[in-house]
Amino acid sequence: MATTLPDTSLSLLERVADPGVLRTLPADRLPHLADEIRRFLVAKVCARGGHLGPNLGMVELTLALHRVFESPRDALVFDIGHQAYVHKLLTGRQKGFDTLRQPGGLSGYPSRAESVHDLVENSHASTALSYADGLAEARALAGESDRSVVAVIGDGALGGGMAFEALNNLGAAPERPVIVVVNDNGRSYAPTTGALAKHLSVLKYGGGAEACRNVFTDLGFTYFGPVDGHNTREVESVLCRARAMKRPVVVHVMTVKGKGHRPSETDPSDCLHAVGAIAPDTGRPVAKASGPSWTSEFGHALAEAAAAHPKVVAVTAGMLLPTGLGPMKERFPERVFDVGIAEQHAVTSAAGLATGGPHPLVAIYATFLNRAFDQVVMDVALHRLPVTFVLDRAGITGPDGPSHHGMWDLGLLSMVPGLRLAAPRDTTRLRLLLDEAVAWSEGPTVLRIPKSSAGTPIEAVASMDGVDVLYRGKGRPLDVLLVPVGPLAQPALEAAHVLQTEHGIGCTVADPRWVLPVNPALESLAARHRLVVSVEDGVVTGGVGTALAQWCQDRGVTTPVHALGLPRAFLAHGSRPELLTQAGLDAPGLVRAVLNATAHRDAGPAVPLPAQGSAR
Ligand SMILES: Cc1ncc(C[n+]2csc(CCOP(=O)(O)OP(=O)(O)O)c2C)c(N)n1
Ligand SMILES: CC(=O)[C@@H](O)[C@H](O)COP(=O)(O)O
Ligand SMILES: [Mg+2]
Repeated sequence: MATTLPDTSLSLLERVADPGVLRTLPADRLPHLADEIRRFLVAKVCARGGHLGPNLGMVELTLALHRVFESPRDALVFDIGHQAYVHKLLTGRQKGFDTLRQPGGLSGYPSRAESVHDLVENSHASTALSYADGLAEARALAGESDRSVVAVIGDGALGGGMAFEALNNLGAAPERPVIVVVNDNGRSYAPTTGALAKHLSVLKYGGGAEACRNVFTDLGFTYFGPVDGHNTREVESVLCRARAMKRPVVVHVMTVKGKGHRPSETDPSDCLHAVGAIAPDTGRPVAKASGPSWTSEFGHALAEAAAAHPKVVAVTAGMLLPTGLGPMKERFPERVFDVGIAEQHAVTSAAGLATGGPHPLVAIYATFLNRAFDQVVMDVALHRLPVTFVLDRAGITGPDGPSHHGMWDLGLLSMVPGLRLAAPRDTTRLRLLLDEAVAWSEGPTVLRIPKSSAGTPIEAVASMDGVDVLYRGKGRPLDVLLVPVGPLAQPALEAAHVLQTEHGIGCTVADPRWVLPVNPALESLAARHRLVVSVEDGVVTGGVGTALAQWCQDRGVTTPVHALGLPRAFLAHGSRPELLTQAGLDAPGLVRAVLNATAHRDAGPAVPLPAQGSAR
């Protein structure tokens, strides 16, 4: 490992090729290095997108971490990991930084495949302290307690339940010298909320442990703080003291989200937390959006639904604006509850709300509902409570990679008794289904929407008991029944057209809208076709297609069901369209799948569909 500064023709940052070199840098060069890193981050992230605000706040803190601790011998665990860009720059990934979050490029989060310095790839919040506790236990068992374990967690993530569970264990183990660095910038997306945020603020302004109650010392930690997180030497000195304690320590570091970049520092909604390509001087998006997003369409629809249904209230887990609750918050502020990054609490408090009379709507990213699955099953569904979940970012999301794709909800929720799940194919159906969901009082309902622009309405040509027939092939219309879930209706229609015109295969495209449990009307439709092909933007294992196959099998419908969806795999980051294409879920992929499935099948005589009903 290099330990001296190489070629002076390079910039200082380029010369800091690895943490060993950084540790030899004279302290008086650190401000210059920090400045170079900030300029590098602004240039690169503004050009291609990423987490700008969080990483600008982490520059000096990360420099200090890598100067005091010797990664990878010492462990640095970043919570969520969206704030680990500086860590990446200091561990040999400056050259590849232009590929950040690009297909085949650097991940936007730590990645074990990229570096021995990276430990936690999961971007779900509040896990770092638990990882650290386990790692410290492993070090103790190996007789290596002299190898430091450091968890870096934001003040937002610190409010998550797992973090408290870990604090409870870490504080009770004086022999396990875990160092918890709280990066307190006063924000999650929005300013942090709740009693913990208030307590951190008292510690921040109340003069540290000496002057007031301190939850960390009460739990058994040594507390150092508040520390100026933009003074590398001060942070270094405190981290050295923390390491020397050889016991559980909390280091409370004060930083500014977006530090050094005025558009980030002053952005009212989220300090340019996560951006696409933006103009560096204004922070405004470079490209014009291709149309309203599903999220914004949902937000407006919800405000209207809330006006029509006074019992409707909304719950968010620290992501009010990203889940589209802005319009409802504006119109009905007293009916919107933000519980912080606490999905399990969000779901069960919604169960409490429903028990007390309101109809709660929990707005949450599909991937983050994983964390509250037990709460959905046991606190909501077991009691048949009328809670509506709107899962944003359902299906492939794209640049945030494997722990952000919302690909598990269909498989998980297909098992929940009494739960009904709808997937709107367009915003017209979104409004209709949202109204149906908030009017349903017999148990939980779920709507799932993707991370994409909302597209144009797709009208039905017929309707049968809640199933919208979107396309009826000519000639032999009963070869294939295509059952797309939600917005995949569009590629399904394109595929049906190609199959008809280029291959003479007649397809019916049917959208059940409520996709779980299986709509019984699909049974008679399936019986009238030679093959059923379901298409879902979710893991195919246990999803809608397998539920439909099971339904047909249980009722003696012998039409084979070919379920298309995402593989039971962790999918790398990329662009949503590209990843859907790779999964074969675009029109050409569907055509190929149908041709392969029908290649050996005898296409017998067609049986006419029942007379057309009214389209919705
Ligand atoms: C379980 C979970 N819920 C929500 C999110 C979305 N999310 C990503 S970063 C973030 C804010 C984190 O705030 P903080 O921990 O204070 O870090 P900062 O961005 O301020 O550095 C949220 C809510 C997540 N990653 N994981
Ligand atoms: C790290 C994290 O969980 C979020 O910041 C996420 O990157 C945001 O995703 P969207 O851009 O889809 O809102
Ligand atoms: Mg924060």
